[in-house]
Amino acid sequence: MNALSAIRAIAFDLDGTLVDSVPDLAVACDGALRQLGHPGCSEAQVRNWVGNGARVLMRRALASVGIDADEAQSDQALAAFQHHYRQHLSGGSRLYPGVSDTLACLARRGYRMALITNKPMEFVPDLLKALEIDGYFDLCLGGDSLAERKPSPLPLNHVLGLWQLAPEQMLMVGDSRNDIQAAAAAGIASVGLSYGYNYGEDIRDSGPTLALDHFETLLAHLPALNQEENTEHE
Ligand SMILES: O=C(O)COP(=O)(O)O
Ligand SMILES: [Mg+2]
Repeated sequence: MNALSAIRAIAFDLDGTLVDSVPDLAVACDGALRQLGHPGCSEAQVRNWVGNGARVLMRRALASVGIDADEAQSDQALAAFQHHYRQHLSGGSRLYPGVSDTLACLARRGYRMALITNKPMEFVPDLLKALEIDGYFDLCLGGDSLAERKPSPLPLNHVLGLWQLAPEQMLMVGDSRNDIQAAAAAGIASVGLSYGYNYGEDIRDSGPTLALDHFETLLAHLPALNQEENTEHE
């Protein structure tokens, strides 16, 4: 039997799963470091620092210039990052191949969809709008929306409770060990995508229910839930 046959709802990660956002994150991180009087950073470095939200991103950036940031330094670096990211939110960010069509198809097939990202929530609506995928998600949670973020299961449990779903009815789709660990802790299945940002590690090492190399391959594992879509292509 298909391991995902009971799935009715899907929670998607954002950075590294739906969108290659590192070009803009890197501009903002580089700008923040320089504003604070440090040498800048490269896109390749930022690719390995993404995953635990903007504050941790800037802590890793400061560590790269030899600073073990205290709370005040982290606050200052976060504010500088936010300032720069507001101005470079989407210009260099691109959806990965097949994302838009696949989301549209999953919506037609009757899946309920949520977005669960560690990105600060203030940036999420505008980025989704710029990428023209803002219409697909019934619920969006950012890294600062609840008391805990991924790898905590709290955001997933929040959606399960809100939508009155059993764990086997929900799927987490992400690119990072934080997504896979959050899913495992919530007792739900996960798909790990291999092309995103995972600290330079293979997503298969985190033990997702399923590992995929291309976003659109999801469609082969998630059949239509509704009669119309089942008969549409007969
Ligand atoms: O902003 C981050 O650090 C990661 O964001 P994500 O959870 O959408 O991958
Ligand atoms: Mg991600």
